[in-house]
Amino acid sequence: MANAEELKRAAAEAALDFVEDKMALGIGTGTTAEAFVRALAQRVRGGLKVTGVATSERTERLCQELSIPMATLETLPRLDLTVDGADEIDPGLRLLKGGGGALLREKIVAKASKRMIVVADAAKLVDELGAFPLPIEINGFGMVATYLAIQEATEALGLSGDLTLRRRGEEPFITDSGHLILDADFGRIPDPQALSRALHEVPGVVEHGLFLGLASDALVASSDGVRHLTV
Ligand SMILES: O=C(CO)[C@H](O)[C@H](O)COP(=O)(O)O
Repeated sequence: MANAEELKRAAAEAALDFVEDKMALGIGTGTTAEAFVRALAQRVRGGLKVTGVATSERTERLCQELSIPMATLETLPRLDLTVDGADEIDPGLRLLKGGGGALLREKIVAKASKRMIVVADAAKLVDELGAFPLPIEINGFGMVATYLAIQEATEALGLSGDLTLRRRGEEPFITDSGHLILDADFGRIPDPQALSRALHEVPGVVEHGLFLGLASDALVASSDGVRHLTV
């Protein structure tokens, strides 16, 4: 029986089959995305030519340490492919992301890509999104008012649950773009599209971790091998 690390590595390595020479690549955040970075670095050392755009400072640092040529979305605004992890994947390849706090940049990079492939172990597959707390990135200004507005908007959809300010130790967690994160413990989310719209209507909400209609493929590893799911 393979352990979680081995499964993440298997999924990440399978994504290399989709990487072609001279591609502009979005590179995700998290432990599975990092397994992809390490596998990619090996190919780059072997002569593969790609340019990466990182979805977080953490991924940027790792890519630079491993000598993967990097650019920014400002200089490379259209990408061929993004490879990223997820916290939950539903049967329609709708994702819940942001466990690592990189959801805003991850979503911008995914949207800038012709194709987004999710890499994950099979524990991330769910029938319905929401068991994992949904990260909501908010501006620090008026955060209590934003908190209350989110509560009101989501209660109107029949969703209730704690909204918890994410912390790193004693301090609030600050994203790479300088915002805060509320983790929303809604439980099952029957209509992710309606929730997405409602959250975007709240001033102060910068982004949320529902990735709808962005992923076209998922490479999901279990002890039976890596399955390729598509929409
Ligand atoms: O969305 C993310 C970071 O913001 C990650 O992709 C997600 O949390 C999965 O991480 P891991 O591969 O470590 O399980």
